[in-house]
Amino acid sequence: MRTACIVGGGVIGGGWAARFLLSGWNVRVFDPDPEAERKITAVLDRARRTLPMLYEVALPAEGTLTYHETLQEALEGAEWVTESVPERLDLKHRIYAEIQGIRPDITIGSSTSGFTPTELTQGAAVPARIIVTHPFNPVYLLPLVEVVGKEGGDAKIIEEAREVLSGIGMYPLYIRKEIAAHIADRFLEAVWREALWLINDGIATTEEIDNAIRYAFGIRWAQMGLFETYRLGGGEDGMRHFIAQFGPTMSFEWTKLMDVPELTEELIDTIADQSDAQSGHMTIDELAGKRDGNLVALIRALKQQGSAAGLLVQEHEAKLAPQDPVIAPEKLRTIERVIPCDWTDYNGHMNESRYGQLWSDAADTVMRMVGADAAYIEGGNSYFTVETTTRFLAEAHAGDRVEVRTTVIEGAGKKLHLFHEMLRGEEVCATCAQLLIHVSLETRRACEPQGDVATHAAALAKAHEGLPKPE
Ligand SMILES: NC(=O)C1=CN([C@@H]2O[C@H](COP(=O)(O)OP(=O)(O)OC[C@H]3O[C@@H](n4cnc5c(N)ncnc54)[C@H](O)[C@@H]3O)[C@@H](O)[C@H]2O)C=CC1
Ligand SMILES: C[N+](C)(C)CC(=O)CC(=O)[O-]
Repeated sequence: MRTACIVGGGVIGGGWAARFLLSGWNVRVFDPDPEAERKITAVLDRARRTLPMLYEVALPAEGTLTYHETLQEALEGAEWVTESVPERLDLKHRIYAEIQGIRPDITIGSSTSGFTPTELTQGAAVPARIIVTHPFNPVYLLPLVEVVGKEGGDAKIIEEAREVLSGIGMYPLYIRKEIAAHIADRFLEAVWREALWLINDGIATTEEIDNAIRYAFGIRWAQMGLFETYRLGGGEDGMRHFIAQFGPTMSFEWTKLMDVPELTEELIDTIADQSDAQSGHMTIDELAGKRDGNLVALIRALKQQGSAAGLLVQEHEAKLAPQDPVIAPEKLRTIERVIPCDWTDYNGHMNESRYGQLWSDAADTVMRMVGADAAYIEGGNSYFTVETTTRFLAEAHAGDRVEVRTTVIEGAGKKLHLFHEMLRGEEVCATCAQLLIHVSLETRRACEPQGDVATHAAALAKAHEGLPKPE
C-alpha cells in the first residue's frame, strides 16, 4: 500500500488526509497542534460520508491513519509529502529544510494558495522536489489541484505528481508558467475584492452577494466555466459577437480590481455581522455538511450528463470498477456501493425508485458475466426485464454501504431469472425477484440467446442449483 505524509493537518491538510486515505493510501500526519487529531477526525467523518457517494462502485479499502510526534517519524516509508502549514513563507522554508535533511528524494507538494515555486524553493537543498499542488476546499470532494514547478525544473517529477494526484481522483491542472496565486485564486481574489467594495460602499450585503453568485453565474460556471458560457452569450455568432458587444464595457467602471478597500475594524465588523445574520443559525459543522451534500448532488447531476467534474468522476470510476464475478456455486456479488444522498426522499430513507436502479445495475453485472456485454448488444441482442418483485425489509439511508448478492434461478433458453438480496453488513434490507427475457433488438421480440451467452447463462443457473431458493 502507498503511503503519504501530511504535514499540517488543518482545513486543507485534513482534507488531503481524507482524500488519500479513502483512495487506499496509508496516511502519516505531523501537526504539533494537540487538537489536530480531533479536527482531522471531523473532516474525515464528513469525507467518509460523502466521497463514496460520488461513485456507483465501492472505493478501495481505506488505508491506515497514524499521527506522529516528529516529522522524521511521519516521513518513514512515505513516497509523497503534502505540506499544508499556514501561508507563511518562513515557516514553509523551515519545514522544507527539515524534510530535505531527512528525505531529499521525496517530492513535497505544497498547498500554498499564492506563493510561486520560485518563492517556495528559495534556499532549498533540492528545489526541483518542491512543487505547488494547490487544492480547493473541501479537498475530498473538489477535484481541481493546480500543479506548478519552478521554471526549468524536472518534468519527470511533475509527471509523477500528476500520476499520484489523478490516482486519488483529482484533476491536476498543470500551470505552464508560475504566477502568484496560480490561476483559480486570481479569480477568487478578484471576486473577493469586488465583493468587499460592494459591502464597503453599502451596495449589497453578504447574503445578497451570495445570492447573485449562486442563482446565476456560480451554477453556470460549475458546468461550463467562463469561456464556453460567454461563447453562448454571443448568440449564434459566438465569441466574436460577444467581444464585439461587451469589449467596450471594459473601459467602463465595472470593476475596481486592484483598488482594494482598507480592511478597517468597521468593515470587518460589517462583514462578520452580516455573515452571522446570514448563516449564524447553523454551526460550522452543519454548514459544511450542507455544502458537502449540495456538492455531491451537483457532481452527481453533472455525472449523469457526462460533464465537467461529473465526467472526471465517471472516468475515475471506470478505473475503480471491480472485476465482474466468475461463474461459481456461490451467490454473485453484483453490486458494492454507498447509498448517495440524492437517492433519499422526504421520509429520510432510500426512495423506492432507486431500488429499481440497484436491481438494474445488478442485472447488468450478470449480463456482462454471461457475455451479454456492450459488443453483444451492439450486435443486436439483449435482455429486457419483464417483471420485478421487490420486498422492502429494512430502511436504507444515505451513506449506508451496501452490496447486492444475486442467485441465478433460471438461465437456460430465453429466460434469465434472478434473485437479488441487498445487504447492509449481514442484514438483508431488500430483495428482488427479476425476470429477464432474451430479445432481438431488431424485432423487439423474444428470441434464443446466441453462442456463448446461451451456454454461460445456462452454466450459471446450473452452478447455482444448490443454493437456497427464495420463497
Ligand atoms: N483554507 C483554505 O481555503 C485553503 C488553504 N490553502 C492553503 O493551505 C495551507 C494551509 O491552510 P489551512 O489548512 O487553511 O490552514 P489551517 O490553519 O487550517 O491549518 C494549518 C495547520 O498547520 C499546522 N502547523 C502549524 N505549524 C506547523 C508545523 N511547523 N508543522 C506542521 N504543522 C504545522 C497547524 O497546527 C494547523 O493545523 C496554506 O498554505 C493555505 O494557503 C489552499 C487552499 C484553500
Ligand atoms: C482563500 N484562499 C486563497 C485560501 C482560497 C484558496 O486557496 C482555494 C479555495 O479553496 O477557495
